[in-house]
Amino acid sequence: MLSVEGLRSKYGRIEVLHGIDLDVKSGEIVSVIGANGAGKTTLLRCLSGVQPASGGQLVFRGDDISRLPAHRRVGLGLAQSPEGRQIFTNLSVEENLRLGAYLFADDRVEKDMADAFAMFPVLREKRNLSAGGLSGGQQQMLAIARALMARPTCLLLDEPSMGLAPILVDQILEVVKSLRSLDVTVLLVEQNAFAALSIADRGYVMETGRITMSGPAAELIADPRIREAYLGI
Ligand SMILES: Nc1ncnc2c1ncn2[C@@H]1O[C@H](COP(=O)(O)OP(=O)(O)OP(=O)(O)O)[C@@H](O)[C@H]1O
Repeated sequence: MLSVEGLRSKYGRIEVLHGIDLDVKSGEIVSVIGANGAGKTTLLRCLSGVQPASGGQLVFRGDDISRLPAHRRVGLGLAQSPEGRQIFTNLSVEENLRLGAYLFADDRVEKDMADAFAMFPVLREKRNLSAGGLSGGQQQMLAIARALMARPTCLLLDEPSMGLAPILVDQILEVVKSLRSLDVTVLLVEQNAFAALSIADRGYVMETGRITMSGPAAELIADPRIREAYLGI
């Protein structure tokens, strides 16, 4: 579904992605784990098109998207739930969701909103309230729901567990797992390595802008190097 070859990216003159190779197959949940500053967010931003790549090729469902602007990538079915959630705090919950569907003006938008409320009932209760008043967990739910309003076939999820209590992390991960049944493929980046690998089919380890290990998630969880460096066990 998504193939990344030799992806490079820079901030100013400083290169922070040094040639990333990665692929995501249809129906998979793939997790990228790595420490703070490894380049995970930059990777997702390059995939969604909000950060320019300085080299490499991105192919999404057979189309070379390397040079497409972000909104065209969304139109092809690649949506992102960004780091820090980035919800519009001065808009209502419902308005945030409608912004996720900005590409569409058909009847399906209402159905998609009903589906989002079925997935996250608390958002229905708060649909007319300001999104800025939501708790951290609820804001994360809104960020995922807003991305789903774009009808993605592949969802890029940046650090959904950040700042959440363990019980909320579990709840969010259950939702991520359930996306499989909606035919949404997931590329998840996380510092919370155990959480990310425990729901993934495959995983990649990123260190200072490079992929240093990859494999089935169960094998990565069992690998002594991963256990010591990322799982603290
Ligand atoms: N806007 C920016 N300008 C300059 N350097 C940046 C910028 N954003 C990130 N960097 C640098 O790029 C490198 C990769 O950062 P990135 O945020 O992609 O890592 P990360 O793995 O997502 O970390 P985190 O989990 O903290 O978000 C780091 O060295 C970071 O300091």
